[in-house]
Formats: sequence, C-alpha cells, structure tokens
Amino acid sequence: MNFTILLEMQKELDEKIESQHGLRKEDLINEKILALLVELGELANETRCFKFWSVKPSAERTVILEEYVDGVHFILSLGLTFGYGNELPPRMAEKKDSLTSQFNQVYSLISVFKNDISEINYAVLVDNYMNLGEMLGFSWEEVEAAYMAKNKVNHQRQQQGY
Ligand SMILES: O=c1ccn([C@H]2C[C@H](O)[C@@H](COP(=O)(O)O)O2)c(=O)[nH]1
Repeated sequence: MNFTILLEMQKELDEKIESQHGLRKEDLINEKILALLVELGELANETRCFKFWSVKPSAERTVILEEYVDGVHFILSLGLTFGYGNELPPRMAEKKDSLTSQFNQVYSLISVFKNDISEINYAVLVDNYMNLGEMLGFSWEEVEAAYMAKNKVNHQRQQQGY
C-alpha cells in the first residue's frame, strides 16, 4: 500500500483550490485540522456507533465510505503541507475494541499532531485512521477508488464555483 498516487492527486486538487481562492497552504493548517475533526464527526454521526439512545441503523455503507475519504483528503493535504506521507512506516497501531473508542483515539491523535507537528505523530495518526477504515469494513482498494471518485467531484465543485 502506498500513498504516491493519492498524494499526487491531492496536490493537484489543493493547488487548484489555493490558486482559485488566492491562498497559501502554509496559512491553512488550522483550517485543515478543524476540517479533519469535523469530517471525523460527520463520519461518526453517519455510523451512529455512539448513539446508545437510538435504535436507528447506520447510514448506508457508501455514505460512510464517502465521509471516510473526505477525512483522507484532509489527512493527505496536511501531509503535503509538511512533506510527510511519502514513506509511511509499517502498520503498528493496535485497534481499539470498539468503533467508539477508535473514533476517540483518532480525535486524540489529531490533537497530538496539532500540538506537535512531527512526522512520527503524522504516521501514528495515519496508522490509526487506517485502522478505523478497516474497522468500518473498508479495504484499501475500496478506499482508493472512493478517494478518486470524490477527488473528481471536488475538482468539479471548484470549476462550478463551489
Ligand atoms: O484544501 C482542500 C479543501 C477541501 N478539500 C476537500 C476534502 C473533502 O473531500 C471536501 C470537503 O468539502 P465539504 O463537502 O465539507 O465542503 O473538500 C481538499 O481536498 N482540500
């Protein structure tokens, strides 16, 4: 598994967004961290994994996958900002024993990364976000394909003045 193609696609999308809106990626760190936290919340909301007070089922798998790859966009985008993500270390993180705990773990790791933007903290975040994807039942091939589809939509949105 490698990120090379996705990083290249993310770079192209980010550059389009930056030039269209007259921004520099170095100035968008806070926004992208918050965007990632928000996407993670949207993802959790669609799974409904923490809603012990409700009997409604989770959203459809495709909806959950789309939310998941929105998060992948911002993770890659943050990696590109700091030159991280080209060489990911081997998968080492252990999965938590419930989806809710895994979500809380990823939230914590986004904060850890925000407070100390190091390559190791980035790699640990990526590792745990990938574990979250596996716990949601997604293969890497599915994630890649869904990422590519959403990346295309994001380009179209920019062209249409989103
Ligand atoms: O610099 C950016 C800004 C946004 N997005 C993408 C990530 C998500 O797929 C989507 C989020 O857009 P909303 O649907 O939340 O507006 O935009 C990027 O890839 N790079």
